[in-house]
Amino acid sequence: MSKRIDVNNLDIYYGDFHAVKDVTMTIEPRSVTAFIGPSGCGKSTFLRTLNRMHEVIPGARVDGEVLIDGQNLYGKDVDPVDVRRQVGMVFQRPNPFPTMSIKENVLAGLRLNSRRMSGKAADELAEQALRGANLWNEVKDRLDKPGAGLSGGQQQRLCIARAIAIEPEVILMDEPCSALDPISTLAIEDLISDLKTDYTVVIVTHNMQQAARVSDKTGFFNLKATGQPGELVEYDSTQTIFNNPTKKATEDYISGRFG
Ligand SMILES: Nc1ncnc2c1ncn2[C@@H]1O[C@H](COP(=O)(O)OP(=O)(O)OP(=O)(O)O)[C@@H](O)[C@H]1O
Repeated sequence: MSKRIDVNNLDIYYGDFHAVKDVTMTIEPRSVTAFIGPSGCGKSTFLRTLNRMHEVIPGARVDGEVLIDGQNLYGKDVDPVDVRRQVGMVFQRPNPFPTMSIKENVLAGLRLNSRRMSGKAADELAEQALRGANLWNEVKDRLDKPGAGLSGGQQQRLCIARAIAIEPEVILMDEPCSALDPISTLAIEDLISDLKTDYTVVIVTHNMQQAARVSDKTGFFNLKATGQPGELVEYDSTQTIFNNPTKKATEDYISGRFG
């Protein structure tokens, strides 16, 4: 259930604006990879190209390749809906469907993919996904209550359960803790570490301690000046990036000298 991602010479545009320049990197399966860097350097933009969410913005496009276990996501015959089934995404703000129950929320992605299943199979799958998201014990007695009635941290785990339920290969997370309190943040961080047993996890975070705590590899993005494209400056094991980076810009950023 976990796949490798190879990005080759990826350039990303919003219309005429060149947002991210020439990224080449390999993201290992069964690992957590974090992207850090100052605001506007293109971390979220780059993340969204890994499941073709970027192109839903009018005028947005990419040049280059993103291969998942060797298959180019941007190949001619590839259906973006299929890509998004393989590569799930969790957003900054928990976004459960407010009128749906907890269980319906977990199963919502499957229903969108029009998978049919019996009531029993649906119950089992909902339980499995909620267990996978470390939420089962907190909600098992109120599965038919609205998802919007959960705390922010629980809602974020519900969104992770919804992402897991469709059995993706890769889970992308765009600042998944930025709207959460410290206790909920720790719960999500623990969960991220658990998820890598089964999935390839890629996370964008502003919180460098978080990147250091949860990730195996870290990519530092930066931009030379406003209006210039963002670039992947350095990509290495998290330990190396935080303790012994090769590039001065990385060292300046992680030591808080800018950004
Ligand atoms: N929908 C859009 N249309 C046009 N330009 C955009 C769009 N979204 C982002 N950009 C631009 O692309 C560049 C990269 O933005 P992006 O949000 O990817 O950066 P980021 O590193 O994730 O920033 P932050 O840390 O503040 O979230 C910025 O210059 C931004 O203004």
